Amino acid sequence: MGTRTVAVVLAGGVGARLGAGRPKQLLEIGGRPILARAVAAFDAHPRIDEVLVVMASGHLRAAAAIVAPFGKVAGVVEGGDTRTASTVAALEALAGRPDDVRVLFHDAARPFVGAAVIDRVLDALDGDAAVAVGVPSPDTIVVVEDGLVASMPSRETMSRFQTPQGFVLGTIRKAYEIALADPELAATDDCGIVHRYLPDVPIRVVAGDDRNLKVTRPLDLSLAEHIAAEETP
Ligand SMILES: Nc1ccn([C@@H]2O[C@H](COP(=O)(O)OP(=O)(O)OP(=O)(O)O)[C@@H](O)[C@H]2O)c(=O)n1
Ligand SMILES: C[C@](O)(CO)[C@H](O)COP(=O)(O)O
Repeated sequence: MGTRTVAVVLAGGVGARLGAGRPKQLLEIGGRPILARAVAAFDAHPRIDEVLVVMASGHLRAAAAIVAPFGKVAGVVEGGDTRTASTVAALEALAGRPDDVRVLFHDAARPFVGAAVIDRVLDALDGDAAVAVGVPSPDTIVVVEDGLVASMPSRETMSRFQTPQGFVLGTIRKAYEIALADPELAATDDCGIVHRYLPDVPIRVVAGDDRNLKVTRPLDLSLAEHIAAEETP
């Protein structure tokens, strides 16, 4: 048997910015829960062996009911107070696995991840131990400090990160082991942990997809409904 590939779907958040009164991953887009859509993408992918769901505290039964139809889902575990803590919960659930396992961390809040994006991450993992998914920025991006522009990086060098982010398990484990000893630990994604705590590990960036949006604010729900309506039945 070859190296196993596990997809971790991070659904431990509460959706404060959306303000729906319950975690946004439980809301339906095009008649289907956001969580179901994210899990389905990995469950259906022939190169994914297993899916692990990390769910917000108090909503594990709801998540278990939603993912019950998916044969590759190996478990639903409780997340932490931050995305980083939820990744740590997933790593703890994978504690007995060998270092060469490949693990993909995906935001449950991105319901339209496609097979081509997943393939690009997996292909890149053949040569690199850490892989990110990025799309170009249509806007100019600047660094603002104290209300003033501090620097203006060239837009051509800028990338907006999406998920999944892929890793060789031993590498992301090591990065988090170091990170967890840092009292200043704060990160918005998993590649950020590798970049900061294992700076010698190159992080490959592969092309994402504009449809792979993250449902974050109320307008994103309208965009998501529009994307769902365009799907072929
Ligand atoms: N404690 C957390 C926080 C976030 N996430 C997950 O990380 C992804 C990206 O996070 P975000 O869009 O910020 O989701 P929420 O934390 O739910 O949103 P908000 O910050 O508005 O509360 C989501 O799929 C979310 O469920 C998680 O697993 N555990
Ligand atoms: C991981 C991520 O989706 C990459 O863009 C993003 O950093 C998540 O941020 P959030 O604040 O947890 O939504």
